[in-house]
Amino acid sequence: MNDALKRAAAEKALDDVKPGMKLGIGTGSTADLFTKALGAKVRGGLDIIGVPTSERTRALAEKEGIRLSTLDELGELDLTIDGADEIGPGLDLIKGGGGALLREKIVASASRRMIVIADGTKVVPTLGAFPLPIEVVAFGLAATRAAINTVLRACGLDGALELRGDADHPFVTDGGHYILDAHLAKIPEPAQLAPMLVGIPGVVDHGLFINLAEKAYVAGQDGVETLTARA
Ligand SMILES: O=C[C@H](O)[C@H](O)[C@H](O)COP(=O)(O)O
Repeated sequence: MNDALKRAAAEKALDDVKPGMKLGIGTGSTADLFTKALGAKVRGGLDIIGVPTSERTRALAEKEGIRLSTLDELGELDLTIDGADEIGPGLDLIKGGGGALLREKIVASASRRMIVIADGTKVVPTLGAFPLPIEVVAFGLAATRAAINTVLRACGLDGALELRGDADHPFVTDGGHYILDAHLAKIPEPAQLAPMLVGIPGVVDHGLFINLAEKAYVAGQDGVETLTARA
């Protein structure tokens, strides 16, 4: 539906990719368009080395002929380019709609810079209309769910915690975990909630990306706008 806009944002981000870079490559439909555009550049002679944020992105990048490595081999990356489910004030993000939030956050955190690519529908005044993905270990799921509900209430939040997939066949992440999608409607203080969630035994990570993105390329009908974290 928004493919032309997603593509415009993805292609704009190519300007930030310089020869020799160690590059984190995101996951999702927008990141896929970036990966394909990057593949064309690589086949044209651009020399970069990438770290994929999911097995899905790994498969696509390999197909595109992009040279890949791992964080363990490369250490700090120069730049990560990734999509988002919501972009809020200060470029706080919700990510993980495709289930890749854990590797995405590890890769973005290990990068000097993160740039988000998105169409304009992703920009929101307050995060939370998109259900917040919370990655949890399978063991003790009921106890973890109860502890998450306690934290949500302590933050003045409420809403259903829905196991992604179904009870018989839950969605399983690349790390072998489950995802609980928290339907909160609004998260007015994401920086307050984020550390409380990761403090819960059984929670592996969550889709709130706080203070990670440096800028966002957001495509609308009038072109691609650049948002910065301090705007
Ligand atoms: O787990 C998936 C990622 O966080 C994606 O970057 C996010 O869901 C945005 O995906 P899309 O570009 O398909 O909207």
